[in-house]
Amino acid sequence: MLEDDGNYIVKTSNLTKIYKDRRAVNGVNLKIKKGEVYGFLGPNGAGKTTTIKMLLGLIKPSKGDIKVLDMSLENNRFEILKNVGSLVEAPAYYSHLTAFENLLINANILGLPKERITTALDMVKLSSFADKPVKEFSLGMKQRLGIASALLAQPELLILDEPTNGLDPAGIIDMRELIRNLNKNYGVTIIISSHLLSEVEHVASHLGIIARGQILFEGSIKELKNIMDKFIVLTTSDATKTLFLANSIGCEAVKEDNEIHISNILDSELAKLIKELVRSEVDIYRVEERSQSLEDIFLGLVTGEETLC
Ligand SMILES: Nc1ncnc2c1ncn2[C@@H]1O[C@H](COP(=O)(O)OP(=O)(O)OP(=O)(O)O)[C@@H](O)[C@H]1O
Repeated sequence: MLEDDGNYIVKTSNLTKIYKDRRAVNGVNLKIKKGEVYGFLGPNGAGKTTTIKMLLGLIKPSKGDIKVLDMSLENNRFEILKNVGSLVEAPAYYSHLTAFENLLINANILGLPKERITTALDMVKLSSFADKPVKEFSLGMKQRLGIASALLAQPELLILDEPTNGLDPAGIIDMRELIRNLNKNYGVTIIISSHLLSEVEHVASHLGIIARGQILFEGSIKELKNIMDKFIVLTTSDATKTLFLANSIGCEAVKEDNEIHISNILDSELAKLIKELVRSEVDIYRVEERSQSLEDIFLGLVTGEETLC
């Protein structure tokens, strides 16, 4: 069956970049739909920046194809790139000039009307700082100004490479809100790379997890949560006895502090264990079902060889 490429704002096939004998990006197939906030997640050196630079036409793939906005990047560079805004590495400014003046330089280069500057500053919530010299800006404000510059051409797709690097917690929260706002209220599709799950899990609708140049998972956060392992946690008055009884009826149980964690337990086995605990006069304080955290899944993926796609 033929796939409907029209659904994807970015689609790569077997995207590969080889530096000498090193495959920095190795057979990557990304599928990113219009309207998504796509968290591109992976540890340092995983291949995020190399992939992003290929999507932006800044470096040439060794192999594979890139389609952006339904067009081949190779043959439609100009047409595509005028619809894509990006922030890769820290943006450079004339620090003695104001935010507005800095954006004016970029708007003039791109042949865009002045009004776009006001709109872009408004979108990143920097309107009240338009006339302040950039040298007085915090790092977070400079990043937002970089995003304003990327938004001048009113792109459909915004690609942000580790935009929270170096930001303090308040700056990270501001960035998260900005991304949500741009996506929800202005309809911009956003790809945001990060090496920290915590930075993207609250803002992304979809995730691509990359390690050692390969995609290990791609899908919605909901799909990732569906593969989480569930387990039962028992808290009782006697953890050692509970562990003994659980093992004696054949459960996969381990002791974690004062809790007993049991994986893959059937309802009938749990009922039997509870009866045994009552018979042995062990008080049961809590029986709860817990899931592996997203962080556990992410770490399991990027440190192991496991792949989910
Ligand atoms: N110009 C280059 N020449 C040789 N190797 C390179 C080059 N650029 C990147 N690499 C290597 O390719 C691999 C992927 O690097 P890349 O910068 O894409 O990773 P990343 O996921 O963005 O990591 P980080 O979060 O540290 O930036 C790394 O091993 C890196 O050393």
